[in-house]
Amino acid sequence: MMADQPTLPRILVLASGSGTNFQALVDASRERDFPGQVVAVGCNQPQAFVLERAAQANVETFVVNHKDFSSRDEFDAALMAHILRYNPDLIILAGFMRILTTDFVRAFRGKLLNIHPSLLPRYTGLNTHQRALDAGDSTHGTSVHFVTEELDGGPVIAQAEVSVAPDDTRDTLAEKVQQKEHLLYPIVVRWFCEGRIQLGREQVLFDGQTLDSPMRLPDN
Ligand SMILES: Nc1nc2c(c(=O)[nH]1)N[C@@H](CN(C=O)c1ccc(C(=O)N[C@@H](CCC(=O)O)C(=O)O)cc1)CN2
Ligand SMILES: NCC(=O)N[C@@H]1O[C@H](COP(=O)([O-])[O-])[C@@H](O)[C@H]1O
Repeated sequence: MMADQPTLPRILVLASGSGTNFQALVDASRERDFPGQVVAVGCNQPQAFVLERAAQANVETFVVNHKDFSSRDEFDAALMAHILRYNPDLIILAGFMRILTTDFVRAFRGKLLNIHPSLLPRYTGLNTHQRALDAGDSTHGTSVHFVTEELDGGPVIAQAEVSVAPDDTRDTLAEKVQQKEHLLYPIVVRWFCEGRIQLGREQVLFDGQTLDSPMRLPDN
């Protein structure tokens, strides 16, 4: 396990699946000047590959299987208890596939981020790539937003866009989007750890100024 660095902001990741966004973040956090440290990964799926990625990266893990609980409230309370043990400054949802309760979201308001695979407010919820294809969209992308009670409705901090090709499938589009996610999320997490991003009443504050629209990752 990495030596705890008491001065750096503590980042806890919640994930449910493959963990490529976790991998991008932990790789970025190992760069010399990264202003945060990934202290743990929490997961609701005991067999998720993100747990293997975390073990390889010497990052502590915990599993809270939602199937072990009879209600969403009980699951969230157990998840919260594990999270609080790590005293995080920032909680990152990275493919975390459970809708969180109002109590949970309010407990961590302003330090709970999510990456969502669409250009919000388009396509909240699931199956976003297929929905973009079915709609004939020429552009698609990914959004990093503060998590609020409203599912995928929190203030959007930054977005990255991809073009949709005529021969794109759900899988090829997902791959394009994920390549952008792996660049975008570490940038936003860096900004948060540097204190440049806050959640205002309803909007994002960036360097103390209200963001009128999400920041866009440059195309390149
Ligand atoms: N209160 C909030 N909870 C969550 C948010 C949020 O903005 N507010 N973001 C999601 C992440 N997400 C999309 O980005 C998302 C995750 C899961 C679901 C969903 O319908 N989950 C189902 C189970 C689906 C499954 O197990 O495959 C459920 O929880 O019943 C929608 C959107 C994370 N939580
Ligand atoms: N609604 C939430 C959602 O669909 N999130 C998406 O799950 C993937 C997780 O990939 P990863 O496990 O490889 O990071 C990411 O593409 C993320 O945008």
